[in-house]
Amino acid sequence: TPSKHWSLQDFEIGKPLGKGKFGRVYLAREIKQSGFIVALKAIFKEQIEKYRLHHQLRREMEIQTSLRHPNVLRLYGWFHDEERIYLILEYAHRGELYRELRKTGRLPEKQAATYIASLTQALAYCHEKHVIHRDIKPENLLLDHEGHLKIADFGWSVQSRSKRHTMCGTLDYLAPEMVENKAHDYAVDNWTLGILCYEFLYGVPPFEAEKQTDTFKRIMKVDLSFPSTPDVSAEAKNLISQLLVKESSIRLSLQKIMEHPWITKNVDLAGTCSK
Ligand SMILES: Cc1cc(Nc2nc(/C=C/c3ccccc3)nc3cc(N4CCN(C)CC4)ccc23)n[nH]1
Repeated sequence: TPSKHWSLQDFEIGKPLGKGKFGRVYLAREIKQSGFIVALKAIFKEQIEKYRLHHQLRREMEIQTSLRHPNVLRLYGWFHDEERIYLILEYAHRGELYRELRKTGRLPEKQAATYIASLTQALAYCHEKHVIHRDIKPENLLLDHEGHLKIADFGWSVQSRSKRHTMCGTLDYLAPEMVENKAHDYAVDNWTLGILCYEFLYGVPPFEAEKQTDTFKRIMKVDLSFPSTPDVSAEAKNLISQLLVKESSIRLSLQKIMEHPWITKNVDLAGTCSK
């Protein structure tokens, strides 16, 4: 409830779930009223001050609080004490998608298509709210108790009405216009859907290289090739090829992704929790 003023006393802190750059995320239970399980992200104020990230953190909080979509992790509220700011986040019971990806190596086409459809629907929702995520990568994707995908960590997202210029994230998922530090817009998220689709099916991102400079060159050249194994369907390769296009204006739109044969043929609609 937005009006309520939360404090640490309202929560029983459980196991640490993970350690981010600026603090830790803990399993927690709200003990005063609901017994509700949440994820509590504790961020050190001195880290925010040191890296001058107040505006970015404030933007992440405003954006994520305002977004309501089944595939976007909820931010229920926040509070602070002397040294830390706490974000009260939705708890995704099955953890990080990339751990599932590392465990299985790669995903069956139906599972990959279901995740891409969920991501596309979540991004369409974000884009109509003028939000570009810009940092969609497996580390930022969580799975809820039903295996539904949740986009987390809006740390790098921006409220965009004009073109953006800020550099961010690891290179593997960045569109050419971002790695070239050029003006970029919503279409960067479409590019990233192509990267993720490739990684879900082959187990590695398409432009992976030993050195970052080589990844940079491969992205700029759109040096895309499909290994002969695993044997991936022609439709999947067709969708990826229509997203990993250098000219951002001709990348397949989110609407067209939802209508693509690989999606319509493979998506298990129950898996996309589309209401
Ligand atoms: C914000 C949030 C996290 C979250 N849930 C989970 N986060 C993280 C790892 C989180 C993390 C955080 C910061 C940096 C790195 C990792 N790991 C998790 C691991 C989980 N399990 C339970 C299921 N097991 C199969 C694997 C381990 C469950 C939920 C997890 N819900 N909401």
